[in-house]
Amino acid sequence: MQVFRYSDPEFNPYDDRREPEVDEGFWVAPTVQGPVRATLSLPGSKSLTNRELVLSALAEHPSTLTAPLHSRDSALMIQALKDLGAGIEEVPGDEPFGPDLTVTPAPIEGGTSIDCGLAGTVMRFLPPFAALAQGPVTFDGDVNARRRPMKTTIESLRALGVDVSDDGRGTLPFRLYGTGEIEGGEIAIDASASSQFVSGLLLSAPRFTKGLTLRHTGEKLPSMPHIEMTIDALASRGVVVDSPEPGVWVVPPAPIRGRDVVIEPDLSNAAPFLVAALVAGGTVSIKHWPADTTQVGADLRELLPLWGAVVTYDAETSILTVDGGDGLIGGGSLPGVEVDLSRGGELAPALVALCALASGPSTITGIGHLRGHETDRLAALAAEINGLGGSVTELEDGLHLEPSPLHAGQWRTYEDHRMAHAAAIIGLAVPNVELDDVRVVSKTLPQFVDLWTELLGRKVSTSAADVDLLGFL
Ligand SMILES: O=C(O)C1=C[C@@H](OP(=O)(O)O)[C@@H](O)[C@H](O)C1
Ligand SMILES: C=C(OP(=O)(O)O)C(=O)O
Repeated sequence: MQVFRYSDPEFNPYDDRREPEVDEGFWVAPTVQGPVRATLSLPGSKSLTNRELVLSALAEHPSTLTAPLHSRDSALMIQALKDLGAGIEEVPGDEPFGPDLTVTPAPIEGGTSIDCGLAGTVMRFLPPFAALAQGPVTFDGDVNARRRPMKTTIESLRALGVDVSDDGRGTLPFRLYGTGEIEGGEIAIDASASSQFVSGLLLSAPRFTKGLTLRHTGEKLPSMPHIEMTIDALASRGVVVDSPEPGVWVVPPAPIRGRDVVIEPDLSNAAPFLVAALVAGGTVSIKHWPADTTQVGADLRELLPLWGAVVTYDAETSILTVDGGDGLIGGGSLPGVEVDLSRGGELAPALVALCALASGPSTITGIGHLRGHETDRLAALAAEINGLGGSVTELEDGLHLEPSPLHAGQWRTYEDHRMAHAAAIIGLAVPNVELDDVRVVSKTLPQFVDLWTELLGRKVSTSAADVDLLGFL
């Protein structure tokens, strides 16, 4: 067991001269020889866990989170909320992936520094929260985090009357100076680079003296289901957000209720496992799949049939099953597809991996904003798939893939958990896909390698991905 930190200041994922790191994070993705038949449980949703943590810390009374995610992103959120004054304790629960959490709200304290790591939810959800404190709060994060767009957060705080000092680049780091209250009212923002700018403001807005009327002015707005998730989470705590027209949200000043909530499994992290059924053939089932959810991973039920999967849901047992038929390995082929993934950009890396194995051309659009994710995902996917012999072209708003036989090779993960998932999918069919650092999976799914091994029906072994998260807590 070793502690891994993403803080090497010399690390430059865009530097082609960098030698692959053959260290404990090195992982050769396993190939699959025949059909799989797996039924898996997955840890809690990152998006739900981090929203419920924030709302619990803003609430009037304590809350309990059952089956929350325990990963780097949730650990960063927990630490940040503690630094801002909240009480958060682990309590024993019945869940296989870690303890439950109790959150005891407290007056929000300034005079601290927040480490956002690489977590979009921390860097976009917490500045409006921290601005409710009295005193300065500094926000910073990983090297890759300093590339992620933050201009809209900074500008929206200023529009709310909060003093913010930054270097004008519209990125981390920056410092805000809270005065103990935010009056609120009406502001307009451009959230075309990330839905998280909207969610971050909506979450804290019930605590603004006059609430908030938020208008999105940009041409497009990605990840709408994540905004709906925010609105739904607020509604469950007694705050009714009105949307009188698309792109406008009205949040009243209102008490936020404490709540005991069971966190759903992460359906976006289900993507690589479900996609594997199409490559290997056979069936992959996920337990505890919610019948009704705001998670965009639910879109996989409509998306995977585009590649020929048969998806069934058993409402009695809450098990979702993807049947990949013979699969690519069993002699089948995968069609090329044309699909707009603007609703669910976080599903794109797994689905692009599938397209790289297809026998027809594919075009994935609506994902230009992925350039501002953990890494520039369009550049990273194109570079790594092409490095294996693929034919991927970057479009302004997505990727185009032509069929091309893939071969063994190195795959850089760029600190991006979903780049590791994509490599694992391709590696099912292409021998010797070598990841430089699979430990990046700890961002949202530290158990990825073990679950992948379970998927393939092999003995589960502790491995490079057995990351000691205590280092983050
Ligand atoms: O609010 C959230 O929990 C998220 C919103 C989305 O962000 P973008 O709108 O920036 O894509 C998504 O991609 C991210 O993984 C999680
Ligand atoms: C974009 C993602 O993460 P974040 O919450 O850091 O934006 C993601 O998980 O795909």
